[in-house]
Amino acid sequence: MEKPIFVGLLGLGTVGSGVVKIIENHQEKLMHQVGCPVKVKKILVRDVHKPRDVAVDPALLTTSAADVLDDPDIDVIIEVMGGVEETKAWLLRALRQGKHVVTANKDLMAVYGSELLRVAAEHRCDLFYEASVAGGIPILRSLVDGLASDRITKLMGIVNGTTNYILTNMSQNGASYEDVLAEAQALGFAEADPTSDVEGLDAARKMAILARLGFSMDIDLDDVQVKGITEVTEEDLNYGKRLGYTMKLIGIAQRDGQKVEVSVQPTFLPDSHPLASVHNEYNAVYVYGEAVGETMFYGPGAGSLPTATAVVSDLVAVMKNMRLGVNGHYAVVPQYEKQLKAPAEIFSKYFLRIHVKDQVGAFAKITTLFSERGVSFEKILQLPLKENGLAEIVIVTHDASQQDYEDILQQLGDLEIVERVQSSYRVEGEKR
Ligand SMILES: NC(=O)C1=CN([C@@H]2O[C@H](COP(=O)(O)OP(=O)(O)OC[C@H]3O[C@@H](n4cnc5c(N)ncnc54)[C@H](OP(=O)(O)O)[C@@H]3O)[C@@H](O)[C@H]2O)C=CC1
Ligand SMILES: N[C@@H](CC=O)C(=O)O
Ligand code: NA
Repeated sequence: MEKPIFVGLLGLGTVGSGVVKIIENHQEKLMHQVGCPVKVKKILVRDVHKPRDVAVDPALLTTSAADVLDDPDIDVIIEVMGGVEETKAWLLRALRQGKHVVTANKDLMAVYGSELLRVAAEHRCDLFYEASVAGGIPILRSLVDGLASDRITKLMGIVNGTTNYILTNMSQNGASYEDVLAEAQALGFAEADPTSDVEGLDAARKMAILARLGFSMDIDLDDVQVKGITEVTEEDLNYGKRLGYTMKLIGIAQRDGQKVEVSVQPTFLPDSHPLASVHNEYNAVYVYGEAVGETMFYGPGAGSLPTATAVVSDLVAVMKNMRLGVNGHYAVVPQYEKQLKAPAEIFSKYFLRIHVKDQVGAFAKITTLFSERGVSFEKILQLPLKENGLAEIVIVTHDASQQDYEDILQQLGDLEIVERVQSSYRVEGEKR
């Protein structure tokens, strides 16, 4: 029997337990693919006495990172613990000792991905991170390998399972935001601190990683405009339904010429759009390439076994490279200088809900603000409100630049007849 490949695990939570199960349950298939057994040698946890979702030999557990990182028998480190600064230091330590790394950590890869990949390449090590974006969907490999010959111009995705689970259940079952968030946490989809899910940061990290690979530019997390779902109300979802829209937290990365925009925000999509029917913790990434045209990748974006599938598939890729002696050649050096669009170069339709004083001429004042900037309306609803003397106006615009739209919003707020701007969302996915 060939010498086994030894794996060290950092973390045995939702994803780590799934990794152990897949390595055990699919051992025969793994052996067939790589020609030797795969063994987990050591597992770092915070508390060795905690009850686990998977049965492991207690002797494998340790609370000392050195037991895993510095074990000379361990060939591959699988990092499924989360965290950024300390985790980065540990992975650098592993890479510098010639250990390959597989990680599910988008927080880390969105910020330090370029540096870690450079160090990995210097030490002829693989560093794979498929699970970090859209869980079980093999989207990173599809961009890097499957679409290698094409020029990607648009990536649009639902890349956070927790928020999709929340929006689906609020919209379809009338559930409360707090209740569904608690469910998503119990099911293991949410991050340790779910603020990063609901405020859009988790999706922004994934979009930065996707845009970097898709456009071959050094896109940083700071380049992503971010808005989460915490202000989305039941009223907004109901208006969306009346207008034939579904609300999703959408990441958009778009290239026009050499310039790009990357954002994450709650967005109305026409009900007929393929992303509108992606529900619960499922994710989907729509990719447009100049030659291939439209493609869409769909699957579970979070959860134990789906995410672990991506992790263990990365492990298989490392092991195949080990057998061929070709590790450390995967880091993609960006081909293009980063050029971000200015707000005047970003175009979209917008949904706007405002409360105005129900007075003669109020509507004319509002339309004037829009027409002065050449922004026209596609849909308008006006309804009296129970609140005395107020009316609710809902507008869907035709295409407007972000700059014009933001100027209009500011001036609307200054109008005496406008009581409040209640909500405002991008509208995407309609034929232009
Ligand atoms: N959950 C999901 O669906 C997905 C998660 N991810 C990413 O995968 C990673 C892991 O997520 P998940 O499994 O949900 O997280 P969990 O919180 O369920 O598990 C984290 C594990 O890491 C251990 N751990 C954390 N910090 C330390 C530390 N400083 N020292 C020692 N052990 C530590 C914990 O030990 P103990 O058990 O003793 O507390 C636990 O076993 C994160 O980066 C996350 O963003 C990516 C895609 C999907
Ligand atoms: N918290 C994340 C987990 C996967 O990355 C999500 O909800 O998508
Ligand atoms: Na993935």
